[in-house]
Amino acid sequence: MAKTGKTARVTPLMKQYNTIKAKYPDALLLFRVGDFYETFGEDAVRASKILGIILTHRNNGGDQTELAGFPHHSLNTYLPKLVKAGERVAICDQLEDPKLTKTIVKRGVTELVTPGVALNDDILQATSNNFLAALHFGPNKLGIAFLDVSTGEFLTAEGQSEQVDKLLQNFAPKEVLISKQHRTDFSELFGTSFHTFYMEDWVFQEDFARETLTNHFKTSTLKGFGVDHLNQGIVASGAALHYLSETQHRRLQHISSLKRIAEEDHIWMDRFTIKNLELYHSTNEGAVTLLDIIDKTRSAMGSRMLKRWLAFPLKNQKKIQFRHQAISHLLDQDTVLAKLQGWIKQIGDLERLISKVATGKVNPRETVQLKNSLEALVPIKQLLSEQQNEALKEIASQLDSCEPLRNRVKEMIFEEAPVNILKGKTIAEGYSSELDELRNLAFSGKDHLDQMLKREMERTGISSLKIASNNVFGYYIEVRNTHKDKVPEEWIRKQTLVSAERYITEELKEYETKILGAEERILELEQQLFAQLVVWMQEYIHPIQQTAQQIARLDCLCGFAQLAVENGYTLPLIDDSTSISIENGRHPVIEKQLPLGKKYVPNDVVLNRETQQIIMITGPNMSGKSAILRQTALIVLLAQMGSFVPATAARIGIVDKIFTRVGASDNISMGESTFMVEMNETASILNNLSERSLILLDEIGRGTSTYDGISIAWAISEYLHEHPSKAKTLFATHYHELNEMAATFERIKNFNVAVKETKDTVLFLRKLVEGGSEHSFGIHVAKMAGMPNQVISKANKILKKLEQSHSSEELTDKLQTAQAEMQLSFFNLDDPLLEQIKEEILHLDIDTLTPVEALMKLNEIKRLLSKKKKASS
Ligand SMILES: Nc1ncnc2c1ncn2[C@@H]1O[C@H](COP(=O)(O)OP(=O)(O)OP(=O)(O)O)[C@@H](O)[C@H]1O
Repeated sequence: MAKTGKTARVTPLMKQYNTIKAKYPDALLLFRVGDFYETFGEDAVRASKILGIILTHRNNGGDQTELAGFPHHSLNTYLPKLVKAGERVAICDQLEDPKLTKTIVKRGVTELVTPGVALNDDILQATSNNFLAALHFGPNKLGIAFLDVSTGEFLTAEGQSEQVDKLLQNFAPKEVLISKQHRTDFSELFGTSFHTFYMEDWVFQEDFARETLTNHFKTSTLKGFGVDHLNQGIVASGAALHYLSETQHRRLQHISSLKRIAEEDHIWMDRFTIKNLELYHSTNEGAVTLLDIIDKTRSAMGSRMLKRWLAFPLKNQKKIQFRHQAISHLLDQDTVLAKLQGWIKQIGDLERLISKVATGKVNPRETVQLKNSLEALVPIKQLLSEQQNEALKEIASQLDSCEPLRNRVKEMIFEEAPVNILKGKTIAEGYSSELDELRNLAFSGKDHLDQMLKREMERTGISSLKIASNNVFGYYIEVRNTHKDKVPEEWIRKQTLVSAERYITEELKEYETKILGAEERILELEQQLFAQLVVWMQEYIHPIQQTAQQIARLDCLCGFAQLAVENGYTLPLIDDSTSISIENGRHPVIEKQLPLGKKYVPNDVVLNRETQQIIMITGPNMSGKSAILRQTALIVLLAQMGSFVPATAARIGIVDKIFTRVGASDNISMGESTFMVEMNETASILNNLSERSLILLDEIGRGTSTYDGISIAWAISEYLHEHPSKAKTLFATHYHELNEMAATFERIKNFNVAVKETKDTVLFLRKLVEGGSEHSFGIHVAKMAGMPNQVISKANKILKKLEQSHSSEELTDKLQTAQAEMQLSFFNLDDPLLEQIKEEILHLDIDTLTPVEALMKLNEIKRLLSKKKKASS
């Protein structure tokens, strides 16, 4: 805030503000004053900018302070805007009734809303989790925790930065907590795209974390959760939970367990692979992702679960087949599928509704929603239990429609209950006799007054009496002047009009106070009864959470069935072999994007460890090489997620890791040369191979000169071929020189994406056929892209010349000679630079060096030498 001025002149209100603000220096403080939330100083400047509200100035102890505020009832409109803009918002409320205090009203922060800790529907996205992550840098491992306070999910894992990186990608946390001392480590490892918050270092201590967790779960150890051995994960989890209490979230019964993320049960994909395959994000804004295509879920819970299924495809054959069988069954019983989807659509977000019950933030209308959602489960459970399918029966057995809860809500809450309890009409009639009487009094006043009027008319004999009310006198009896003399003595005259007089009576006065009191009492009683209901409902947190999970699962399975029908997907066969065989496979995303009238050309792909381990795919630019690579990975992924696949038939031997690398991928932000990045990425694959890995290499080696590129691509392919894992690989390349490898290496096979060449153009057939290709057609593509003719014909001439002077044999010869020459001249020279190179080589540990690392080293040496050459010439 602006200068606070001399403290002596600061008003008591501002003094209170300053004390509270000092406790939340990094939050934007919304300070409740009367009916307004006010912001001051810097906070006001930011709030007015984000919310578009007026910024004013006020005198604060002699200094000017900025001020901006909004009415308290608009909190739900303004709060999400602040949080979405990345602000941490501290809500400071009046903690006592201003009417009941003579001094300054007590205030305190009741909630700190941050991007990772939000329960407000306007901040949350229905179909995505809102994870808070905490990351702990352990001595030799990282520990990570993910916590969604809106659903109660709490997960942890440990690993090296690669694993954590992948998890951060998958869970996409809205906020990441890190200890202050590791501020820079985090951005160095994981970039700057995450919203981070730095906590005091002491929070990240094992003892403290264990205590925080066991206190919360009310257990003596963490053994029951199967996470006891994850020391680093526990530290991270403790920090996440501690952050919730720091942000004033104390009612957290719905966070009832801490689960380990069992990565070994799922296909391993690293960050590059998730990105390259465009599973749920695309580098091109607005582009369609796999998730967009396959998400046919009808509920927010299902949609959130599908994201999880996509991030963690299964490796367990039985579990996969369980899903496949359920889908097959649903496809056979299409009326069952339609009914289930219809009912699922009617179910609200059970997970988030019950979390609101736990945190005490549920409103009356939401309790009715919860009841109606549970009611929709009844026919689902019935229908599922009648099905001859194990998976569906299992889901049925775990659905609990919580009858007592439904009955109680039905009995207690009006079907049309309001969002805001203060609007009244929440508690149903017949539930509380006291409430009914009060309501009678307050709302059936007309009858009461009519009776009183009748009585008074009979008593006084005045036939034209009238009872009415106004703001000044409240209720009164009006007597026309003609009957003035019949007015009883005890009536008190309040007003004289031209032709009438108005009186009040003792009975009328009493009645009035009773009505006013009744209205107040009704609100009080409604709040009290509702609060009791919410506490009572907390018994149902666990069954509702479990039911929500099962509905999400069912929703995903129904979605997959619909996906299969709509797009002609078929059931893949899953076995424990190490082969993959796909007939007429299609790319699930590209096939939906083709212009009208164009049909996707399906392709067969067979890969195995015995005869066809590496497929070298050559073909011109734009011919469809990348599409074949990616569709193979996507078909495997879909199959192991439990979905049907875009192919006429597919047999998939369980895959445990998928790696994809795209050459020359742009990674300038990391500050490394493109080529280095490409090599680093590739090196990490070569160090992690397994017999069940599927590797896709797209134009690896493109990021450097032709000679380097071919050498590296060759060396990598050779390494993969010779590696004991015999990992299945698809290698798309421009370098038709690589086709020569098939002659020497028995499990490398050449294929090309067929094109039809006419005199001056190329027709893409998009068909993968056996055999290599002669040249790379790049110039044809340039022509198609509209390059001027002049440029094209010049390029053609240069190409011819180059082809004459660089035949493949010549190229190989040259590489060999170059290497031999380098070795010779190398050790004869005695120069500081060469000395440095010599030292480096002597210190290399050949036993641990991978071929790619060796090539990288060679490349580095070559660079140094060429620098040297330039300098001397
Ligand atoms: N099988 C197919 N059927 C129909 N269209 C296809 C098929 N495969 C690819 N395409 C279309 O061709 C375009 C180019 O395909 P792709 O990116 O796979 O080519 P590429 O050979 O990898 O090209 P480059 O070498 O330039 O990366 C795709 O975006 C798609 O529109």
